[in-house]
Amino acid sequence: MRILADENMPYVEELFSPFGEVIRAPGRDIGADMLVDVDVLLVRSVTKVNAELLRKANKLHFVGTATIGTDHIDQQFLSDKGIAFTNAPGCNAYAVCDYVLSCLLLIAERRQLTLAGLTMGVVGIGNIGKRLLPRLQALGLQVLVNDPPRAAAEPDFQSTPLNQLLQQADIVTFHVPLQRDGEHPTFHLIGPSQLELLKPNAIIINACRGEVIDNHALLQHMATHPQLSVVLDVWENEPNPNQDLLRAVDIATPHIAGYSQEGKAFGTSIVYDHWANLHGHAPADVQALLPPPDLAAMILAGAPKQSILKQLVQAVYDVRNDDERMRQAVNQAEYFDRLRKTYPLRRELLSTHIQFLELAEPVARDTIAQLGFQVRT
Ligand SMILES: NC(=O)C1=CN([C@@H]2O[C@H](COP(=O)(O)OP(=O)(O)OC[C@H]3O[C@@H](n4cnc5c(N)ncnc54)[C@H](O)[C@@H]3O)[C@@H](O)[C@H]2O)C=CC1
Ligand SMILES: O=C(O)C(=O)[C@H](O)COP(=O)(O)O
Repeated sequence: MRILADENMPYVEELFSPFGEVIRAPGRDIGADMLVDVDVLLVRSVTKVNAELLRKANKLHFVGTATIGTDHIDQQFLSDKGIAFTNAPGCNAYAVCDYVLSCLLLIAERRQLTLAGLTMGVVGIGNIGKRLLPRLQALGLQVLVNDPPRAAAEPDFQSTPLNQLLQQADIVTFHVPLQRDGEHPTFHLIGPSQLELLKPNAIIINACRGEVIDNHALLQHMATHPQLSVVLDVWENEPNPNQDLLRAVDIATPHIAGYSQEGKAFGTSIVYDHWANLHGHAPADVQALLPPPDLAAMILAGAPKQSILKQLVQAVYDVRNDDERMRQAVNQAEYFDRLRKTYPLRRELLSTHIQFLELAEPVARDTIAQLGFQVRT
């Protein structure tokens, strides 16, 4: 069996090589000729899997993407051809939550904001959005949620209309899939008229797909609303985002919100498990793939004030490093893909235990656990 895999997908040899030959290629270079005699194709978000790519595939029986998003995959075509497919739902959801927390606490510090009592709107309450809710509540934020597809399917789900959420929220974060058509499209969900609804000093975070926010309209809006704070992990026209926008935003990162070691291990293992299940093999032991974290534990003595929470979160994941790396590299050739390929090892908050001294308030334990750390009693 021949397994063609994106070179940036870790753990493929560990899991798939007992069953065949693993061939590696840069995701953007995977072309039709490479698919001849390939049985299994393993991709990330940069490879468009469609009729054009698969026109010479003569043996392909399985395609897996080690991502949550599926907008790069023509699933109808795969189904029509009888090619099994899976993505990796939820694989890096905790990593994206860590990213949002790190950004929020950083911007709050820069703007000297107390987060408790502010209102945060979460657009898209799927694997990421729903894990984010308790974390935001731990920071004392009032949360509004918007998810019309869930509201349509679940009678008890209360979805705040998008326009109302944009008007009322001090902070808005987006966690929707990119959908260009259908009943609930998200392409340019946020354009000029939606931007006008935002509070002038709002904070907006996009860590889902660049095309969900009209980048040109955002740049224009920022020119006349200098108090707006903007965090972008994803961009229109990746890997060549608009450089004026990149310089204008408060935090700029190269589509790495989900790039924790755990997220990558789960990405590959979820895909492997799907394939293994089809062929009667045992599932992967994902914990065995992960090395022990460098920062195994921290000790907390006092109350979990915002400044302390910021220190705890930044000790594990400090988004300033990713922002700095992007700004320093922006004039170099192919910087976007290189930053992603050479991304440093990053662990999730969940990999670190927090211990408490006797005098720590009992409520501290709940807050810290809700934020996503492991709590040691
Ligand atoms: N920046 C990064 O590194 C990463 C980005 N992502 C992106 O984040 C997206 C969301 O991830 P998950 O929460 O795991 O996906 P999910 O599929 O579990 O949840 C998405 C939610 O969005 C809702 N939704 C769909 N259309 C909507 C609309 N028009 N308005 C409001 N809500 C809508 C769905 O009903 C669903 O509840 C992924 O599709 C992917 O594109 C995911 C992981 C990492
Ligand atoms: O999971 C997703 O969806 C993502 O956006 C990925 O984390 C992005 O990573 P790559 O697949 O582009 O390496």
